[in-house]
Amino acid sequence: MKIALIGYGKMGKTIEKIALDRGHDISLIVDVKNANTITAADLKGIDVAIEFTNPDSAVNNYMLCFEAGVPVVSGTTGWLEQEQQVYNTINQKDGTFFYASNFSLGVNLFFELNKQLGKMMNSFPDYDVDMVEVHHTQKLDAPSGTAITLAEGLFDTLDRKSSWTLDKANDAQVHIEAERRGEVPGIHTVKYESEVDEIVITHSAKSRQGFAFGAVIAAEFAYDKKGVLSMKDLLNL
Ligand SMILES: NC(=O)C1=CN([C@@H]2O[C@H](COP(=O)(O)OP(=O)(O)OC[C@H]3O[C@@H](n4cnc5c(N)ncnc54)[C@H](O)[C@@H]3O)[C@@H](O)[C@H]2O)C=CC1
Ligand SMILES: O=C(O)C1=N[C@H](C(=O)O)C[C@H](O)C1
Repeated sequence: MKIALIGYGKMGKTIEKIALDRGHDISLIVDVKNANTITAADLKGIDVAIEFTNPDSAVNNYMLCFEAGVPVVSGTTGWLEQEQQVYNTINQKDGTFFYASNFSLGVNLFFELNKQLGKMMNSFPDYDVDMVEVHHTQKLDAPSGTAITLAEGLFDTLDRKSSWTLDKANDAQVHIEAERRGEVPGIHTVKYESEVDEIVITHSAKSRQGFAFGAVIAAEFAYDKKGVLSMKDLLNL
């Protein structure tokens, strides 16, 4: 496949290596220095764009790809308040958009485990739940996109929770603590606590390899499809 990398930072560079190893061409690299000069015409002949930038740039990048008719795979977090605008444009332009707050296979298994545990906990009201996410100090958004997806998994399964907060939680809220430390690629913990014990589940990324590998296989999956796609489609979860 001919791939455009939009965002050539920590993720873009890790994705480049994996994509080249899997026999793909990196035909275009867009980063902050050339972003303003790129038009839909520059995306001609590209099979798929992989977008990992930042919350302020992501939506404009998606729009450019939809305009050019190029499928987009994106993992950028922190832009979801604009999601309706993005989904409207996908419909209008018959676009392709594969989004995941976390492309790692392990985290997507963890999402399912979290939902199963949430469902079980409906019968055990003595347990309250909270979350901790830990990331490197360059991360711009808090809480992480992954923590928000985990919280949403609980709203779907655990009847007594319906929103999240970074502040002090009321009974219907899940408290998320967002810690920024060193070079941590990403740790997510869901903790249930009663008067007598704790049940803790944690996913800890050892590097960015898992995120990047997932994004490349998502691109291989998405490039010849239409509409909104997710890890559930890719992994048959
Ligand atoms: N879904 C997932 O599995 C993962 C998501 N992420 C998310 O991906 C995003 C990027 O993460 P990193 O690569 O660690 O960040 P980074 O800061 O290392 O890289 C972002 C790159 O985007 C560039 N950029 C900024 N504005 C741009 C624009 N308008 N057009 C093109 N490039 C532009 C920056 O110059 C930088 O090189 C973040 O939102 C992060 O939360 C990160 C890891 C995994
Ligand atoms: O910014 C990061 O690094 C990461 N961001 C994603 C998130 O916000 O959940 C995924 C991963 O945890 C790494």
